[in-house]
Amino acid sequence: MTADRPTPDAPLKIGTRGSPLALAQAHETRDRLARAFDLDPAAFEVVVIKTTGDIVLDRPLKEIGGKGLFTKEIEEAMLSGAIDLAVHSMKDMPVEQPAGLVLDTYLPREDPRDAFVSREVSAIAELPQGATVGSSSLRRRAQLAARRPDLNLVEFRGNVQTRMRKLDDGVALATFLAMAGLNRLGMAEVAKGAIDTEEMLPAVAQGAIGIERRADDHRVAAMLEAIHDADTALQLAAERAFLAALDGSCETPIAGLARLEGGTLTLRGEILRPDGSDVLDDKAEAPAEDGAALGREMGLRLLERGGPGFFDWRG
Ligand SMILES: NCc1[nH]cc(CCC(=O)O)c1CC(=O)O
Repeated sequence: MTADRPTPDAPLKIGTRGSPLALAQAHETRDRLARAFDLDPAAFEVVVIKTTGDIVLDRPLKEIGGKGLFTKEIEEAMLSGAIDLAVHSMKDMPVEQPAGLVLDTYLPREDPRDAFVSREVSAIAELPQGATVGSSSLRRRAQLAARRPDLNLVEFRGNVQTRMRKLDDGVALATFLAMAGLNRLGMAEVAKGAIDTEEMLPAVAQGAIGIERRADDHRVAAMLEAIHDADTALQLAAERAFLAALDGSCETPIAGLARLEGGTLTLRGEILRPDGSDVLDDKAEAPAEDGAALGREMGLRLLERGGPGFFDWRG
């Protein structure tokens, strides 16, 4: 490591999307690396890369379709050597990476819960009959439709400011965001509160940041070891195996959250029909090192229980 430490003249290039949250996540990664190796932050260069998901803003993501909407261009930049590592919200990451790339470094996970965001109302239970709420997330829409079929759901995308403006314009009475994103942006005050995971189970990997690298880049691999969070990795092994068994992505109505306590992983999983007319859930535990089997078996169990037809919505 000491032989080829990055320097301001030969910086390590950190690729990221340009959204405020993506930039905050890239800066967190840079600061953790700089601290771990006692390096000048100028020994890192944050390189902003536009992805399809950033360019197409007028349609719900599920309509644009395809996996890796926020990752393809970044992964190409890494394979070509234009950047050395890439910082991602693990919630948005496909369960498999392109050949030549590895994604196995995680920063300590932020709050995995969803946030209830409204100017006027304090919680889901306080929403009046028939209230309009905004969300473009298939999972959140299905969960809301299941618990509150009276609500009127409208599409809602954009960064936090855009969404708050829509609330002020009366487009909806409330919306939902990840607590993790709000915390990392220092904007938690727009949330009325975090939603209990018994009420709304979060997306797989919500709140976790992953760092991707070239498989043959041993210098970067050695550096990333210093900032890796092993507990987050154990949780994500279970959650992502669950998602993989269902062949899902962040744009399918699937929820899953693992908790780690005293060497035991407890995984909760949920699959829904998009209209909320059917919800299947499961909970199971296993030793911490068996997360992948725990997740995979739960996914297969739910597939079996759902039967053919349950996944008609799957593309
Ligand atoms: N799909 C968009 C996305 N991807 C990651 C986050 C938030 C940060 C995180 O969950 O790690 C968000 C926005 C949101 O759901 O509020």
